[in-house]
Amino acid sequence: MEKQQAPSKSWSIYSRSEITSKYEISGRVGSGAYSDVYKARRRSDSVMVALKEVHDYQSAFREIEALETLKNSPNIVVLHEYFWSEDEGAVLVLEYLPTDLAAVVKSAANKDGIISVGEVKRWIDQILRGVDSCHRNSIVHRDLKPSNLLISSDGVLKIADFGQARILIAPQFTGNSHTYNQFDEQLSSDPAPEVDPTVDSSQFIQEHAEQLHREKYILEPVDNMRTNDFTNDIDEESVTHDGAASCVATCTTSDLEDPFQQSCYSYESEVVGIDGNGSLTSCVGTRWFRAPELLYGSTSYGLEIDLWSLGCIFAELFSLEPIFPGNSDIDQLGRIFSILGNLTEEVWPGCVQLPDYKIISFGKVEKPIGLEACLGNRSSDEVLVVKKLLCFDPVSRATAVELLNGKYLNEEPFPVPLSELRIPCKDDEDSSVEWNDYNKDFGSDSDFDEFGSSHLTTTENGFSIRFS
Ligand SMILES: Nc1ncnc2c1ncn2[C@@H]1O[C@H](COP(=O)(O)OP(=O)(O)OP(=O)(O)O)[C@@H](O)[C@H]1O
Repeated sequence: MEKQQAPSKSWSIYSRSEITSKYEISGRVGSGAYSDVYKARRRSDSVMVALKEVHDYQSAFREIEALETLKNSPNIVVLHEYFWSEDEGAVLVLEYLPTDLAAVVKSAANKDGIISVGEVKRWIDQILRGVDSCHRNSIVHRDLKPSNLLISSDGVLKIADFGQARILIAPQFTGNSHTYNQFDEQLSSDPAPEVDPTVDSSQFIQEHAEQLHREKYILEPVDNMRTNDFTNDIDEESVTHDGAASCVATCTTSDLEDPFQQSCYSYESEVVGIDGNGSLTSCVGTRWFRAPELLYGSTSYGLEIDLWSLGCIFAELFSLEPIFPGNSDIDQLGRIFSILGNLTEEVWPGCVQLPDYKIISFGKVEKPIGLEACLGNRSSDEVLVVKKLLCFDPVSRATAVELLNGKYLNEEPFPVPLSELRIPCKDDEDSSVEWNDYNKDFGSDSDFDEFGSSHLTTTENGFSIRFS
C-alpha cells in the first residue's frame, strides 16, 4: 500500500476547482524539496494520476519543458496536462507510478540479498533507454537517483523529477561522449511567465520561447556570483536548492571546531564567501550521486554528470548499498578517492582547472579499495559497466547509447522480460521516505570519523584547514 498522508503544508490543491472538478484527490503520496505529490483519480475515465504541486516556479517550468520535449519516450514519466496559476503555482498531472528503484533495492536487500543478473539487466536497460532519450534531446537531468526512477505495477521504469533538468545549448548529440556540448549554468531572476491553463503545454513553451531563450543563454552565469560578496542577497536557488550550484563545501563555521575534520582543504574567503550569520554557504542536491566535477565547483559541465550518477546507481543495484554515501561534500570526495584513488592530472588532464581543485586537497590514497573489491560478488562484466561510468574524466564516461549497444546487455544471460521483475510495494516504511528524509537532511557535515586530527591556520584571505 502506498503511503498516504493528510495534506500538511499545502491545502491549495483542494481549493482549486479547475483541478477538483476533473480529479478526485485521495491523499498525499510523497513530497520533495520543491513539491507535494497527491494520488488522484481522473473522474472522466477513473485513470489514476499523480498531481504534483510544485512550489517553485523555476522547477515547474523546467519540468514542464523537459517532459514536453520527451513526451514520446517510453522510459520517461508521462505528463498528461498541467494547471498553472500565478497565485497558486503549478500542478502537473503525471501518470501514477506506485513504486521506485530505491524500493526495489531495499526489498532485495531485506529478502534475498541480491537482484538476479537478468533482473538487474532489465532495470539497467530501461534506465539507459530513459537517459538516452534525455541526452539525445540534450537534456541533462541533474538529479538521477533510485528514488527518481519510478516503476509501474507491470515493471516499466520511468525517469521522473525533471525539476532540476536543463536543456543544453546548441544540441549536437552524436552518441559520442567526446562531442557532448558543455554548458554554462545560468540563472534566471525573471518573473514567472503568465500561463493560461487552458493552453496546452507545447503551445506554452512555444509562446515563451523568447523568455526561455533569455533564461538559457543570456543571464548571468553562476561563476560571476561566486566571486561576489555573499553577504549580499543571492538568488536562493543558486545557493541552496539548485543541484548545479557549486557545492564548495557544506560546512559551517562550527565545523571548524570539529576535531574530526581531515585530509586537507582550505577556504579562501574571497572565493567561498560567508553569509551574514558567519556560516559558509552550503548547497543542497543529492550528494551521493554527484559527479566529482560538481563537488569541485564546476559550473561548466555537460551530460556526463548524469553518467556518473548512473555509475553510482548501477553499483547500488549490484551491491544493494550506496557506493559513496557521503555525509558532507568533503566526505563525499574522500569516499570516492578511497575507492577510485585520487583525482590527479594523470587520470583527468585539466582537472587542476576545476574551480575548487586548489582549495580542496586530500592526502594521497596509497591503496584505493577498487571497484572489484566493492562489488566483490558480481561478475567482471558487471564491474566493467560501473568502471566505464565512474571515470573521473567526464569525456571518458561511456554514454547511454554505448552501453545499450555494448556487450553487457547483449550477451547471455539476457535481461528478463518485464513480467519476471519483482516489483515491491511501497508502504509506510518504504525507501522513498528514507530518500526524501535524506534529501532534506543530508546528514551531519561534522561526520569525518575516518579522518585524523585537524590544524586550523589563519591565512591572508581566510583560513585553511589541514588534516592529517
Ligand atoms: N508520477 C508519480 N507517481 C507516484 N508517485 C510520485 C510520482 N511523482 C512523484 N511521486 C512521489 O512524490 C515524491 C516527490 O516527487 P519528486 O521527486 O518528483 O519531487 P521533488 O520535489 O522534485 O523531489 P526532490 O526533493 O527529489 O527533488 C517522489 O519521491 C514519489 O514518492
